[in-house]
Amino acid sequence: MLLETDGLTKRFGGITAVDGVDFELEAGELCSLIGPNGAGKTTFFNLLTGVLEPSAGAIRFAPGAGAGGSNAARDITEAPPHETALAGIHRSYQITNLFPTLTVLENVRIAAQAARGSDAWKLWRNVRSFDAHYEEARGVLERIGLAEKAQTVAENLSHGEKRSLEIGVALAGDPDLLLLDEPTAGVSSEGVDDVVALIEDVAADHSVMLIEHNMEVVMGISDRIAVLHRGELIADGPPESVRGDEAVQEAYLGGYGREGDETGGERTAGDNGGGDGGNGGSDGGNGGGDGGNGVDDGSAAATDGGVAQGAPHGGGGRR
Ligand SMILES: Nc1ncnc2c1ncn2[C@@H]1O[C@H](COP(=O)(O)OP(=O)(O)OP(=O)(O)O)[C@@H](O)[C@H]1O
Repeated sequence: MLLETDGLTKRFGGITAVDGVDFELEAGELCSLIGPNGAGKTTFFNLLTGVLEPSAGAIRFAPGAGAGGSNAARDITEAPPHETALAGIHRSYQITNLFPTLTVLENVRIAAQAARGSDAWKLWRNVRSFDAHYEEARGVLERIGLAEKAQTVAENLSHGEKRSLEIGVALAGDPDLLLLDEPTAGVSSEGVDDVVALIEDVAADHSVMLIEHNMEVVMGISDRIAVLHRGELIADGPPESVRGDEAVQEAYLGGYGREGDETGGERTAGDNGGGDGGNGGSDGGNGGGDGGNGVDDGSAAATDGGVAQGAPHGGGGRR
């Protein structure tokens, strides 16, 4: 078992955003987390990465265990973001987290440096480790298909390229688990194919959890799908069984994938699980038909978000 949550709960005042979730992820799996707006998906990621402290429950992580491996699980319930990142859980954000005025290469180089821990920040760091970070960053750029754009300033990338770069930033430091929060949001339909191909490539040698509203993407690439509704895990299984699950159909899919249904990638919104106001990290307000598109371009938010955090994995303060 790579990751395990036990009764994981997060309350915000009267709202229980994540409600007693028992969840397990095997090493090597690609598991999508789906559910209506406000279901608790981003909050779940925020708990796993230490951005939020749970109100109750526990999180255990066993990097390096491999399928059926025996590495002792570490309790990361109380771990802050920099510790979960060092433990091997990296994430990409719904709202972009790039340094917009730095080059593509620098964005990944800084992430590589941050991912190697505090030693890397020492002023007297030696030139060899500095070179190693560049070397790692170039390798990541090859992998995400942006090697040719290494010297391009990040804000000049296309939206789809930015989303790929965000995955590259999360890849730096070679995490065991990648959490991708709506990586296709706002990407044009041609661009979605590239992002999906990249996710599939990355999932070949990483464990991945994916928050995604585009059901065609979800059904096509997931080994497993977990469904949250009003903070509760209402289904968890392979795509075919989740697609046919009555409760999931009612809460979220609204007919998607049923025989004769021709809605393609468009999902029906389902209900709104208790509203999504006041959610610092979410783009909120996408209660309409296609939650995956047309909401955040994110580039405007990038400037301060990225720089203020000091490093892409820094994660800012806890709430
Ligand atoms: N920092 C916060 N303070 C107060 N309430 C919050 C906070 N973050 C999230 N919530 C609430 O918790 C619930 C779950 O929100 P969350 O963003 O996790 O949902 P989601 O499933 O990711 O939604 P979406 O698909 O719209 O991104 C919502 O009711 C939201 O308003």
